[in-house]
Parts: sequence; structure tokens; C-alpha cells
Amino acid sequence: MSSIIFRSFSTIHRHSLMASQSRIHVAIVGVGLVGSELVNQILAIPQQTSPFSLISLSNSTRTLTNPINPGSDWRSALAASKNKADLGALTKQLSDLVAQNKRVAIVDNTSSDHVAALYPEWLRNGFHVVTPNKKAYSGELSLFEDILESSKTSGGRFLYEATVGAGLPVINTLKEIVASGDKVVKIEGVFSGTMSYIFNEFSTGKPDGPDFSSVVAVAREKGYTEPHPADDLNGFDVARKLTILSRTISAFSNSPTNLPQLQSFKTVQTASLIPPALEGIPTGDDFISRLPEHDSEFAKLRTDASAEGQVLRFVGVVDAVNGQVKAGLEKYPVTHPFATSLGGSDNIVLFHTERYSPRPLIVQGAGAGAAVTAMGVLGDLLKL
Ligand SMILES: NC(=O)C1=CN([C@@H]2O[C@H](COP(=O)(O)OP(=O)(O)OC[C@H]3O[C@@H](n4cnc5c(N)ncnc54)[C@H](OP(=O)(O)O)[C@@H]3O)[C@@H](O)[C@H]2O)C=CC1
Ligand SMILES: N[C@@H](CC=O)C(=O)O
Ligand code: NA
Repeated sequence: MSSIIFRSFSTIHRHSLMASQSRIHVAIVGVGLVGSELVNQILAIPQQTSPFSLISLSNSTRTLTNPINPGSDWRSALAASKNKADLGALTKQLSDLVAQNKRVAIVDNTSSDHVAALYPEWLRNGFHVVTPNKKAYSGELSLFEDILESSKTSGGRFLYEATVGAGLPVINTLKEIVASGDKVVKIEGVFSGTMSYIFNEFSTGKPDGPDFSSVVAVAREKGYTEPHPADDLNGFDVARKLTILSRTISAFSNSPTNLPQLQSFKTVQTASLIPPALEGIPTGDDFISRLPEHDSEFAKLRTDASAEGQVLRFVGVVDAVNGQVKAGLEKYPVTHPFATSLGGSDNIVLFHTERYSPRPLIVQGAGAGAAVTAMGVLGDLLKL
């Protein structure tokens, strides 16, 4: 009896020891809405079986470099940390771990261009990079190419599922479609959780309803918007997602496509919803407080659509046959699935491919919010 107890104890001990030795050392940069939810999701994995050691947390001013364990008050510890945020020092610390044959992943939960520009260096150092930040893969073509090349050379993986559709399996589905030899004809859908929420609430087919500015304010309170909500309303967030999809097709396909080589998301044909008088307002708070001045303009769009038996929806298209990538506000009949089947922050993505024809492969569900976005990031970490 005692030897059985001893054996099972030593087996558990051996497994935990093996798990702790091969654990991936995870450093998290950005612990705002998504980042703090990610920390909580990682710490909720039972310690004995967790494949992760959380070794560092940073926000824009401070870094915490002690191991972060379940039950710890990491927010207070980070706020009290004497270490200034220093991504150079963090890179050095993580490189030392790689030199000791430790596996390292760095997660960027910021929306910073500056942080995104560091991915090639991180990958070349042998770190895996996981992110919901769209800036790198939708920015300058040279950065995208540098990331691909650095990852290929070092074996460090770059995973970005949460950049499109938050936790929904959009990027992984697309990679498997093209890598398995299928050909994308067209991807279309509602790619913004914010725009989806706004128009699902604002435009239901009736001539009236809530004020536009009030639904935008609620979308922000629910954590769907970008740190600055204008980055959603100007269509840039959707343009970035379409750029990421378009580049993913080109990078993982076995055969050439007609898609243009986008120099950046700025070359996507995009219709902005920002009233000209509100262009360039520096803070999200100021933008939200000025938006009510333009409610009547949006109310007119809703009344006009309703008079035609239509609703307003902000959609995006990557047309791989005609080589077009575009985003804008469109009208759909009240009977169309974009009018009848979407609620909350739902995204819907229709993959029209040679195999999925004439009926597309459809992915649908919440496309924004901290819980589902952090899940998308954690899913990528688990793939490592
Ligand atoms: N919200 C959502 O539904 C979704 C979000 N995303 C993406 O997830 C990312 C995070 O979004 P969200 O959590 O809402 O954003 P937040 O603004 O809530 O959090 C951003 C975090 O990044 C930190 N940060 C900013 N710059 C730096 C820097 N240079 N170095 C270190 N830390 C920095 C901020 O620090 P501090 O607190 O000190 O300012 C903060 O902790 C964005 O890229 C967004 O596009 C993707 C899919 C869905
Ligand atoms: N602001 C974005 C967040 C997810 O990418 C959205 O609304 O979809
Ligand atoms: Na996703």
C-alpha cells in the first residue's frame, strides 16, 4: 500500500518536475484590458500541469520581473515595482534564458507601433512572439517581410490569431485552407466588433432608435473599441484586418493569387465614418464628447436605409480573384444574414474557396472584448 502511494507520489512529482523544466517562460508586455485578462487566464491553469512560467509583466511605465504565481496581487506588485519599463533590458533578460536552452515567448498586448517594430529582433533572438496587436502585420510591408524572414531563420514562431476576429478561429482556418492547397476566391464579412455592435444596435430596419453617439459610448465601455475609438470608426481597424488576411493568403499559399501586394493598410480602399470636423481629435474622451454634435447625420443614414427596407452594416472584402481589398458602410435587406443573424459584437467571416463552393465556410461569434481576445492569445501560446 505505502509503496503504491510512494510510486504515485513520485510519478506526480516527476511529471511536475518535467513540466516545470520544459515550461515556456512567458513575458507579457501590456497589461490593459486584454493583457490583464490574459494574466488571469494563464494563472487559472492548474500549476502542476501548466506549460507556462509567467516571468515578467510590463506596462508603459513599469516592469515586474519576479515570477508571477496564482493568488499573487500582481497589479499592486507591478504598480509598486521600482523597475522602469525597459524593453531593451527585457530583451537581454530573455536572451539569457534562450542561451540556457529555455523556451521563451513574449506577448505584446499593446497597440504600439514601437513595440511591434521589435518583433524581428525578438524572433531573431529565438523568442516566440504572440500578439493581438495588428500594427506589425498590417503596417509597412518591410516590417511584415522582416517578421516572416526572421521567424524562418530562427525557428521563433510568430502567432497572431487574435488580430482578426479576436478568439474566433479566423487566421488558423485561413492558414489551413491555403496551406492545404485550397484556393481562396473571396473572404467577406463583418470584421469589427465595435462596428458590429454599433450597427446591430443603431440600425435594425426601423426608421428610429438610439443616438449614434450613445451606442459608440457603450461599445467603448464594453471594451470593444481600440484605445482611441476613432481608430474603429475611421475604418482603419477593418483595413488592418483585411491587410492581415490578404498577406496571410500570400504568405501561406502554394500558388500565386491576384491579390495586390499591399504596401500598408493605408492602401486598402476604406470609407471612414468620422465626420470631417472630428478628424484628428487626440484623445478618445474628447472624441466621444464631441460625437453627439453629429447624431443627426447618422440618423439620416438610418432613416434612408429603413425607407428602402434595408439596414446599415460595415463590411470588408478580400477578393482574391479580382484583386480587390476594400471596407465600407453598406446597405443590406432586413432579411439578409448580416441583418438577422448578428448580435452584440459578433463578427462573421465567410470564406468562399474552390472547395467551399457554392456555400462558404462561415465563422461567427463575438469578435471583440477582453475575455475572447485573451482566449485567442492563450490559444496561440498553447500551440507552442
Ligand atoms: N479589446 C478588444 O476587443 C481587442 C483588442 N485587440 C488588440 O489588443 C491590444 C490591446 O488592447 P487593449 O487591452 O484593449 O488596450 P489597453 O489600452 O487597455 O492596454 C494597452 C496596454 O499596453 C501598455 N502599453 C502601451 N504602450 C506600451 C509600451 N510602449 N510598452 C509597454 N506597455 C505599453 C499600456 O500601459 P499603460 O497602462 O501604462 O498605458 C496598457 O497596459 C490592442 O492591440 C488591440 O488592438 C485585438 C482584438 C480585440
Ligand atoms: N476594436 C476592435 C477590437 C478587435 O480587434 C474591434 O472592434 O473589432
Ligand atoms: Na481570431
